[in-house]
Amino acid sequence: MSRMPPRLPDTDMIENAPSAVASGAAAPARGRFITFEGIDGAGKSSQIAAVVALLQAAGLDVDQTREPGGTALGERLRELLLHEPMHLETEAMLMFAARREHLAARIEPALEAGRWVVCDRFSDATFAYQVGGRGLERAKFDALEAWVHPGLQPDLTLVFDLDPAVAAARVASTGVDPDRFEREQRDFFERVRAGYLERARRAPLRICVLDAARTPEAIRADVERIVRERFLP
Ligand SMILES: Nc1ncnc2c1ncn2[C@@H]1O[C@H](COP(=O)(O)OP(=O)(O)OP(=O)(O)O)[C@@H](O)[C@H]1O
Ligand SMILES: Cc1cn([C@H]2C[C@H](O)[C@@H](COP(=O)(O)O)O2)c(=O)[nH]c1=O
Repeated sequence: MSRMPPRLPDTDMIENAPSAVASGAAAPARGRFITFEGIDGAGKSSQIAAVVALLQAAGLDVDQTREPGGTALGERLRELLLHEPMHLETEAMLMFAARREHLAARIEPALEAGRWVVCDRFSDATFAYQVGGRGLERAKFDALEAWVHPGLQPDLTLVFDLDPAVAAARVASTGVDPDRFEREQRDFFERVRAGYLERARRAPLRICVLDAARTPEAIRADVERIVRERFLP
């Protein structure tokens, strides 16, 4: 009889580690970590700049970054991941390798220094694309996530939810050569979308799902309302 792998707590139950208390001078309050997610072409990149501008206007120090990428090594891994055919598990491990570097070199130091980090994709993308889209075993994803960032999840994740047919038309309209992921078929993106929605059901406090079929202006108003309500007095 096979045994069920131990289940990790839903990510809403994970509290981010508090910043170390320095002796003497008070340490800066830890920054917040906000991530944007969705299938290719859902429109998240178009909204990130608005959130960064909103936070900066509130006087916050913001670091905008992306995954895979965000460091010199991570950007080199990104090139491989987006263009080089590879085994599914290689792909998943390279995503987490780039993430490990990103966390160590950029995300953690920024948060510790009180900066806010706004990131285009994080581990929810690995769950959606590699587990949902490609069929990576969940236990392997859970193990990688627990290894690479135990106790750390974004403070807020915005998932841009869109019909893959509409998203594909948006990607095509950019005229940019599609990468290895963008060349996938509709059924792949249906599974990725379902992966995001499943992840959102498991962490309803952290993850907000937005209807990305609306106008950019309507989406932007929603995004700004959520960020204000959550973080800005
Ligand atoms: N709400 C929207 N309605 C119509 N078109 C949109 C909308 N949002 C973005 N677009 C357009 O769709 C295309 C893809 O948008 P964007 O690059 O923001 O998507 P993305 O989710 O970041 O995609 P990727 O993950 O592939 O980078 C762009 O040409 C953009 O102008
Ligand atoms: C982090 C991450 C990303 N992906 C995929 C998703 C996208 O197709 C590309 C990144 O391109 P973008 O236009 O910058 O969004 O990589 C993935 O499959 N798994 C991941 O963990």
